[in-house]
Amino acid sequence: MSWSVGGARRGVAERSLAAERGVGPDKGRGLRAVGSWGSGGPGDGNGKTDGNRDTPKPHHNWTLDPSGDWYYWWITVMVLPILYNCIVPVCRLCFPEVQDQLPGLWLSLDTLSDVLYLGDIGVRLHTAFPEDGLLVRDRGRIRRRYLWSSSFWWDAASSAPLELLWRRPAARATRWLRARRLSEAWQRHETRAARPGALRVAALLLGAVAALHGLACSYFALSVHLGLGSDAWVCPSGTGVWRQYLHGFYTATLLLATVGDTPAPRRVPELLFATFSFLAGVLAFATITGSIGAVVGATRGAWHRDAAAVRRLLGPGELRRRLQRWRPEPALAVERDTLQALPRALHEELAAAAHLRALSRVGVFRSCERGVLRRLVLCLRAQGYGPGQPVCRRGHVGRHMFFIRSGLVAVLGDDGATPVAVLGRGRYFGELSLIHIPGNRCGNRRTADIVSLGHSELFLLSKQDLRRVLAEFPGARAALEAEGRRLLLLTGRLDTGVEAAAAAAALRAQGLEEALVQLRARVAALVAQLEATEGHLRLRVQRLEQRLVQRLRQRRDTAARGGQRGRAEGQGPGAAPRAQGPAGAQGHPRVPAPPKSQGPPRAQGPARTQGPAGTRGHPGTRGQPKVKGASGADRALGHPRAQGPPRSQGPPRVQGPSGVLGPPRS
Ligand SMILES: Nc1ncnc2c1ncn2[C@@H]1O[C@@H]2COP(=O)(O)O[C@H]2[C@H]1O
Repeated sequence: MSWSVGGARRGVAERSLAAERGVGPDKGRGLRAVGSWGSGGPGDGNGKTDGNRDTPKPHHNWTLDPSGDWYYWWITVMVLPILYNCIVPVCRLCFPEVQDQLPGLWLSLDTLSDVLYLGDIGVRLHTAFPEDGLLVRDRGRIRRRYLWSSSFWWDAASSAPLELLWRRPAARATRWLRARRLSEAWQRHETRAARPGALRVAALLLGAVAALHGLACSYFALSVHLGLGSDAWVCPSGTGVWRQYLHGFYTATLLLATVGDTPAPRRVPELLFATFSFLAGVLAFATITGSIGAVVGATRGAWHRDAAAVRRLLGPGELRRRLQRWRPEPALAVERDTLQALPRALHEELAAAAHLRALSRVGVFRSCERGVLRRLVLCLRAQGYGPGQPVCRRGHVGRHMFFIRSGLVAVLGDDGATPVAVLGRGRYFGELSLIHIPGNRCGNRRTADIVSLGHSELFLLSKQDLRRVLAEFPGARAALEAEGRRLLLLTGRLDTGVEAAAAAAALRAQGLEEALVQLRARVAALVAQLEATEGHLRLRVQRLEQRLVQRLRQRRDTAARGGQRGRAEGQGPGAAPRAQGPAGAQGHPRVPAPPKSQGPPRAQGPARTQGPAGTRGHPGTRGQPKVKGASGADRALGHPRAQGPPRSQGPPRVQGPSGVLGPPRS
């Protein structure tokens, strides 16, 4: 029975939740209690405010559960007056004899249907409605919601007693406005029917018959207007109402079925009527063909909708596993597959259109730019949960974080049964096991059981994606960590000793890191200095070598000139010098010049400056200034380099005088 009379038991459980919520750890998280279902007091609503925390008294709350039996039977009853008003007044209007023959019957049927119409408005004023997956039974809210909805205006218009002003069946045309209720009745029946396919076919046939009935009545009215029996196309006269109706129905069937086997219309109204009927027939056929596809597909759609609930009902076991193997998350899989098949830009657009608004309500992301949210939205996966369905289990390793798109979830206490907090739309949970909060005693394990209260839709963000997002948005990371720490502290799951040690270690590590950075900077500066000094010294050595080469050349030239002069003198007065000729032939008197070339104090200058540095070097290498002094010159003069590479000797010369490299040496 769906009338909620004295729903105290449920109320008590939910009140205790409300009471706990007030002092519970989630007070600051914007929790919403379920509240008391039975109470109709002001401000009680669906539990969005704290209800009365005293022991609830049994009371009566005459509200209907829209998924209950009473409502189901009521809406089934309402089908009759609605169908009556859609079918019979048309007939009475087009066949005046029908109206005139049974006035009493029509008056009572009209009155009865009007009473039911009014009663339906009363029922709607007492029908609870679901919000966030939970039923709202507060009569004030139900009333307000209905009176401010468009449904109320449609219902009021459809009940307007126009017959009081115009005593004709046509005045009842406004009753058709209640036909919207038929679709609701249809849905309820479809959900409960043992053979929904048969029901759909029956409904299709009923719709076709109603359309044919309307067309038959119109055909008869047109025939009356043109003159009964005036030509072959119109309805014959003098055959009695029932026969005339059947003739009209038959003609309407031929026209709507576009069989075309009717007498050819001649007059303009006939032509227009026949054309309209053919067109309507084509449309009706297309609708029927499409509906048959829907009849077949609807079963699968119904399964998709209820898959989660079915799996939960089955509990763990082989049958459930088989079901999962057959199609794990059908509706979502379909959504994912479809989106994956789209181009990326379009995929992004669709995902954003579907989820962006919901995501922007989530606290941590509220301050994020739209572009950021658009990127985030692609990482999210939507998943639906049924009433009582577990979302997280305490002790399990956390792999996802959740954002509530719609509905309510309850965080259960350590006993796994008592709700300690209720989270609603725009809230998040499941982050504690994913982010690293120093001192979290549970590590990467879930800290609480979470169940869905009503039907809820959640966004799932995987651990990897969360990491990526938090790396990009340090602000969101800090907010999450601060909130997580607060929660852990409140629930006694934070080891403050470990946290302090971790903080100290972090501080030390930070100090070391800073020292390392400074050291790196110093080394870099020294390396730069070394390179600069090396460059300068290389330049200096080059210059010295050039000078040496010049001097050697000068000496050579001088020697050459001296030799020429000597030869010139020798050719003159005395031959004595000539006697020395042989020796001179092998080498003029200046031949021993090379030893002299080592002489220039300048050339040896650098070698001498190595004195102090020489303490590091080999005395042999130091003691050969000739070698070093001449090295550049030799190269310049094309002498062999057998005396050793000047480079290898270079550095000691360089370091010696400059002293720039003092620090590395130490
Ligand atoms: N007392 C509480 N109030 C609100 N939320 C909670 C409470 N305890 C745990 N949670 C949330 O429940 C989640 C369970 O999984 P996690 O431990 O990953 O993260 C947890 C929190 O987000």
